[in-house]
Amino acid sequence: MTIPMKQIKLRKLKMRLKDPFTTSFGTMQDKEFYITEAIDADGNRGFGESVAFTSPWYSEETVQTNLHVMEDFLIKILQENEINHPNEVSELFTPIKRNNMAKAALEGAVWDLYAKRKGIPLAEALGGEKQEIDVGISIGIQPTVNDLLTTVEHYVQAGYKRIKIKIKPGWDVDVLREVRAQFPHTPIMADANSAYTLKDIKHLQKLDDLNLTMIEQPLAHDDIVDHAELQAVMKTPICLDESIHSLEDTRKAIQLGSCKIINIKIGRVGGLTEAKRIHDYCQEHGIAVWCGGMLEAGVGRAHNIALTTLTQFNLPGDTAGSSRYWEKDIINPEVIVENGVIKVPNKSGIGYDIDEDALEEFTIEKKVFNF
Ligand SMILES: O=C(O)CCC(=O)C1=CC=C[C@@H](O)[C@@H]1C(=O)O
Ligand SMILES: [Mg+2]
Repeated sequence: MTIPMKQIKLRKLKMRLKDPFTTSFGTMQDKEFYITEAIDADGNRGFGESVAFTSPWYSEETVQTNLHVMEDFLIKILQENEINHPNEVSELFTPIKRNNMAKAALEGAVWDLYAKRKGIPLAEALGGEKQEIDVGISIGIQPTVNDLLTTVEHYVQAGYKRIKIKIKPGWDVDVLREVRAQFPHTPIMADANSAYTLKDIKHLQKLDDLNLTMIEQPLAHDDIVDHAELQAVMKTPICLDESIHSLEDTRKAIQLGSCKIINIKIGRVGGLTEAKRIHDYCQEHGIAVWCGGMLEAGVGRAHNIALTTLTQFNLPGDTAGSSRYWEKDIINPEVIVENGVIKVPNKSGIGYDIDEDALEEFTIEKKVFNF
């Protein structure tokens, strides 16, 4: 049955992270992003969240390009086409190249609206089965090794199922060796955000002694060839993040042997439909997957939780509790992590209510598009 869409609302929000987050590219603390809302003729409201940052350091998209692509291209496509199922949205968006985060922000709102119209949780609409999901935490580069050890201790005590540590040249093997010495049994992984090249092979091989669960995106953001060369000489599994934008990228990376694990981020791959396709393909090919994070507010967090209920998400993701990021989140209740586990909500759609006051408080711009 056609989804009778009546309106799309875009709200630009500005929220301040409790603590600055530092990667091999730099530091961020203020986060701007769009909350998208798809409203049907009966007044049902589906929500999505854009995950691009204000500068294009993680990928080429930004908050500003997300707005441009949504309002000048993608919303027009939604206005001009009937949609029966959210699976159709990514197909309709294919004439627009890349801009996956803009696409995912709108597609996510349509998925939530679809699930709410059916009265089922988004997780169920996606085919997810898990009632609980295991989560880890991603720790940014810290001022000193002692700060890092204290931070790791805090999250290990809080029960997170694995600790991801951001690395860069000069903050890598020695630092991780100290963390491993202090936490001999904790699942630990490293994320380089593409800070190395094949010239660093010998140095990266030293990580093999540290029993890391994986190393994420050691080489260039657009590479799968050099990663295959590196994986061939490293015991530690390589996980690809930045290099994977689609099922096609996934197929090629697996065929080349570029990685043993894939970090699926809904925004990076253009939405839930493509994320599920990648999940299914990895399941058929015995490749482990987990759900990455983009420092999302509650709506994006809820989408990540729903996706992670699919069974091949067999490694803890980066979806930590709301309080790790925000003084106040925009959903009710906030996402709570207990002993490294999130209980999947069983209400319809994304499963969390929007905190309308918080949404209003953080909104700095609104745009409405009628159908
Ligand atoms: O807690 C989260 O949402 C994950 C944080 C995180 O590790 C990342 C967020 C955004 C960009 C990157 O630096 C990074 C990642 O590469 O996975
Ligand atoms: Mg990463």
